[in-house]
Amino acid sequence: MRPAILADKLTKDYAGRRVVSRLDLRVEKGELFGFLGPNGAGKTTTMRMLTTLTKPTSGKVEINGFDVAADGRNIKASFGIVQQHLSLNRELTVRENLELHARLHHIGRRERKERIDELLDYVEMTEKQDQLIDRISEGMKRRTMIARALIHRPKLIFLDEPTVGLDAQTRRRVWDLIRAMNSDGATVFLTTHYIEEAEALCKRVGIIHQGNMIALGRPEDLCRDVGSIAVEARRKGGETSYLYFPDRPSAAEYVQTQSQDFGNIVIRESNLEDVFIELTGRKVVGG
Ligand SMILES: Nc1ncnc2c1ncn2[C@@H]1O[C@H](COP(=O)(O)OP(=O)(O)OP(=O)(O)O)[C@@H](O)[C@H]1O
Repeated sequence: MRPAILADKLTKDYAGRRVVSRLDLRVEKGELFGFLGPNGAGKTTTMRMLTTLTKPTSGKVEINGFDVAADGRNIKASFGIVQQHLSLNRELTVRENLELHARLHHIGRRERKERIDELLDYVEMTEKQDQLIDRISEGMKRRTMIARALIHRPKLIFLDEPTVGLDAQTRRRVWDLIRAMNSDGATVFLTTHYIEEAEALCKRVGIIHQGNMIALGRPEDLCRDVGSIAVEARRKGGETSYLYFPDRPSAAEYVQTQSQDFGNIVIRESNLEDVFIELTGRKVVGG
């Protein structure tokens, strides 16, 4: 079976500066894939190249086996995209926004009504359908954008930072929606700089740092490669060091041999933040 997304040495330079570097990626149909990295790492640029919005400097992208450079127009109809910035018409209502988008996709009147009703229900926006975009919350705007991206029943959905700026409860609601889209058969590619979002949602992740893919795989495998158990030690001076061990006994043994320099030591399971720290020497957020 052809993969949903295939990127081969995908590269982008802006004014001579390389922002995405020879990125290889393969996402199979049905996956919920997370592209994780700090602000400015190159996530949006990569997603824009995958979705025909930005032309690569070099390298190649295939969507469902079709070359994006050669067949961009047809490919566009095969996926849905939710970009990071608000791209709804603020002077229209929720329903009118969906209506407008359905017309752009040449969906006939009767089917349009049915599809919009169905989608409003899916993203739990039926009650708010007649509200102007300016009058609804950020979470509702995000759900409306997701509904709009689904209007032509794409089997591949791109989401750029789908929960950025949302509170924890609203974020979980959007997560539920993303999981539902995936279990209803869509391949999902999302970018995020939230570790917990990638861990909560994605079966497989790519980690991008300064334009380079520094890790790719299942979160549990990436954590195991770094060391499944993390020892987080805060020195009395305030500096925190991270050490990784294959199991708890070896972590505990290490801790016992340490002097009193540490004010606070935590032994815990490692996570994707640790993978990032170990590979880059920095934290994803605020690093
Ligand atoms: N059109 C552009 N012209 C010049 N530089 C750009 C352009 N778009 C992005 N960049 C630069 O490319 C780098 C990667 O940006 P990109 O938006 O892809 O990162 P990101 O990982 O998506 O971060 P964020 O989460 O902040 O959007 C940044 O240094 C950014 O300033």
